[in-house]
Amino acid sequence: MTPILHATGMSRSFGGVHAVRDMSLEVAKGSITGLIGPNGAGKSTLFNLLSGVIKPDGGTVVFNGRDVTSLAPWKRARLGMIRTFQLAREFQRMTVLENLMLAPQLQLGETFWPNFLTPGKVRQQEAEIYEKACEVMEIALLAKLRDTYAGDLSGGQKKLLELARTLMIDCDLILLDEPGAGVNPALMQTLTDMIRRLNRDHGKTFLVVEHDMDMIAQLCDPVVVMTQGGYLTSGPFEEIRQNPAVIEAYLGETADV
Ligand SMILES: Nc1ncnc2c1ncn2[C@@H]1O[C@H](COP(=O)(O)OP(=O)(O)OP(=O)(O)O)[C@@H](O)[C@H]1O
Repeated sequence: MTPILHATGMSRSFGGVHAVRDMSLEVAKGSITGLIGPNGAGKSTLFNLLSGVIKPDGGTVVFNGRDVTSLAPWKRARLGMIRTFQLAREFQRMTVLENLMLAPQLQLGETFWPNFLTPGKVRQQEAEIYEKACEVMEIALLAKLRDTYAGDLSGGQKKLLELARTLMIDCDLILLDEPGAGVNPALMQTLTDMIRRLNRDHGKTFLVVEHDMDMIAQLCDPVVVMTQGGYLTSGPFEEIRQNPAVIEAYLGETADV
């Protein structure tokens, strides 16, 4: 399959620590690719490099055939590559609907509202965004919570909202950073089903960093394993969980592969 995302030779150090070294990764179009590894393996750093939040010391990131290595996160978002962000404090005081309506502006940068737009055009665009937000709330099972403050949502509902925000812009690839963290078992299934539905019915490709192995097992194929800042192996979950090198990498970890 054609890779939608192709990162090669990614490296990044902090002081003397090689958080990521010479790491390469391919995400096939249409896949839900998992990224796992023991604590400190470099997953978050790689995620930040892929989304453009931090700059690499070396390596390239190619998205949909285009070199995006030097592009800011919002420029990558414009091209269709988006990552979820934890809701910042100021957004906790906004309702679900308001959070969704603001998402395109925030993720696409200020130029989203061209200065030359007439008030009529702005109103029309707002109406379109409102309609889209209603549609997204239905997909994300958030319609009943539209007027609830984000700060009053449960951990799992916040994760649904974070994911829903990415749907407010046209995107092909969604980078999910620990979608299962702090989510109760009941909502975990809802979240897992939603990711699967977005993949199957809406054509979204996912790269998922997750510690919950049940979620990885249910959703991801292939699964890429990192250790000590680099690539260890990849393949179907059933295969990698029996790989002695993977088991050894996790030894001493509480995570049970
Ligand atoms: N901003 C930073 N400054 C200094 N060291 C850092 C920084 N970010 C990450 N590191 C170090 O880089 C290494 C990789 O960390 P990273 O958070 O990327 O791993 P991880 O696989 O995401 O871990 P976890 O599963 O625990 O979240 C660790 O040794 C970490 O201490």
